[in-house]
Amino acid sequence: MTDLSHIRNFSIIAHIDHGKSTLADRLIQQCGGLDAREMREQVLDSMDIERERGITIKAQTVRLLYKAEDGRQYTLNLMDTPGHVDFAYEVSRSLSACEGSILVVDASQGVEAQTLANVYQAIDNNHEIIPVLNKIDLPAAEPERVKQQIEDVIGLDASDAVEISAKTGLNIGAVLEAIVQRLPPPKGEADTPLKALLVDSWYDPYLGVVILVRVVDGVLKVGQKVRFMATGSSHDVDRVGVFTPKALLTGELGPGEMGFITAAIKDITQTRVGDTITDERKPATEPLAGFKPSIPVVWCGLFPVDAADFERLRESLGKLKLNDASFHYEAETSAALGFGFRCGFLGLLHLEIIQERLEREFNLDLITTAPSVVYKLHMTDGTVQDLHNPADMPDVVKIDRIEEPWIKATIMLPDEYLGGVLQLCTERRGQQIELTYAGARAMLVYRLPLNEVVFDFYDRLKSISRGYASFDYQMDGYEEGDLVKMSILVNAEPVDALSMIVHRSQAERRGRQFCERLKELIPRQLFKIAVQAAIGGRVIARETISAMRKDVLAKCYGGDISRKRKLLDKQKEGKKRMRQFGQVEIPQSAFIAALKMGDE
Ligand SMILES: Nc1nc2c(ncn2[C@@H]2O[C@H](COP(=O)(O)OP(=O)(O)OP(=O)(O)O)[C@@H](O)[C@H]2O)c(=O)[nH]1
Repeated sequence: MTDLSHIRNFSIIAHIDHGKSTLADRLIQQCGGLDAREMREQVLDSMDIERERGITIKAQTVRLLYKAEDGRQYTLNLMDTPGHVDFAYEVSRSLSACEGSILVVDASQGVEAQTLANVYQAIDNNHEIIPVLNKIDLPAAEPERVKQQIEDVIGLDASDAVEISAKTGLNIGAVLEAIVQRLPPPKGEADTPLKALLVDSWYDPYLGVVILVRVVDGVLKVGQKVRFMATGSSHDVDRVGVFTPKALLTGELGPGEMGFITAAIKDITQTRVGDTITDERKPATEPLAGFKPSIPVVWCGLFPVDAADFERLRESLGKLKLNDASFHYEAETSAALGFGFRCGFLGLLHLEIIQERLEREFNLDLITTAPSVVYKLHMTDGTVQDLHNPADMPDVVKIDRIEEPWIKATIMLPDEYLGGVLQLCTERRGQQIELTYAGARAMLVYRLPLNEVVFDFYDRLKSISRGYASFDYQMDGYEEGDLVKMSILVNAEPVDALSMIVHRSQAERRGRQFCERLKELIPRQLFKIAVQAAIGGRVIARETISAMRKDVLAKCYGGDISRKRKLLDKQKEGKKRMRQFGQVEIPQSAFIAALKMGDE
């Protein structure tokens, strides 16, 4: 057990790509956690996708041993946090297990939207914050300007910010010294009943469920019988250790320490993040303040392209769920797409990552339906229903009013792109709250309906600002909206997978786009096909795919006119039949393309 005064628990917070993982690697390297051979780049990002996309998904923790300038050895527990807004709940859970944060800001870029979002969370958790300016090796680095910006925009004293290059390793020692000198040690009692925070858990095929803990009071030991206070289940602890980043068994964890335990738990649903772990025989009376559960805000349908893959999809979703409690799924059937699942995500990036993992790790070909947010339907009988699948929309006469989720978005961008971005926000029904400047960068705060953002807002923002705008949001309550269900009909048959909830003011534009697009995507057939967008029984847009004229006369040279007429009549008859009974064959590729359709 380490003396509390020699422990520092901290996390690194940053906007995406400002160099958080690179700095973590340097700190691990400097403290000798791994030798050069083991020191792959970005050791903390364990999943392949994370490595490739360069984003950190699962929070991880690493124990470092650091011999400080005062000659004493300190235990530094580093919690890695994901930078993206979709994983904000993971950020907040890791922050609540630490006393301080290192705020990394790219000195060539400055403060960005996620820098702000993360720093506010750290402040909410009463963190001591050490500003660090990274990438000062770049010719474009302007440390003085960025320091000023940190003071102006965040209101944090940046006069003693540490200037580093995580890439070259410059000044990493100064960061370690700042951690020891400026961050407070944890508080806690060894002799009181055990209280440990369940920070994270994941399923390991060999060890079962691995639980990441932060001990607040008492001691957690191998052989102890522990109780999870929220779920009420009891387990025998069989391993206790820390990550260095390699797993190292220590047998016990004292107050202020972070590490992992295993207890032969097979089912991850028993380990609720934010739960308090206590001693079964000598339990604590009060649990620790836990975390808010993460609630999915974006839903979409996932269907296998090949129906035979359905069972495999079910198994794969089950496996993913083992390691990602924030992801939800339930079975769904669609007339157009067959058997599949309705899945809930924390945001669009989360959706994309799960979809990619399914396709890559489990080798599945998938169709994703248009993402939808969760609407609150106030029914005329006084009940309230959550709607996350447009196909389940009840009869409108039974609905009194519909509420949709809004967000408060912060967008930071160079001011030359301001005009285009303002226009985009207005088109998406945004309400401007604030427009301020820090140097040549504008900071925009907007309220926007989430439903206008899930579609392709982020892509549009990036293209309008040539990649220079940064974006972050938080949920900002529900509000009544004039929302309608728009159906897409192909030869008068509604195609369930293509229906969506839209604001009435946007319906016509969206409907027209969809019809035009489908007209291009559905191949011509022997009969005429109508593609319509409709609200209730009213058609708001229509396109016609003309029939392919099979040349029945081709083989009939010369001959008498009556014979030709007979053939043509027969053809007409056949066409009629097709139109009457026949089902339009819409190729799967047309669905996929229509669903991927952006908002041009
Ligand atoms: N020139 C220079 N590049 C750096 C420095 N630190 C990091 N980079 C580069 O910046 C990019 C982003 O670094 P990461 O460490 O992946 O950033 P991150 O903040 O961890 O990103 P996420 O994990 O996605 O949140 C990488 O290409 C790094 O090589 C630095 O000090 N100088």
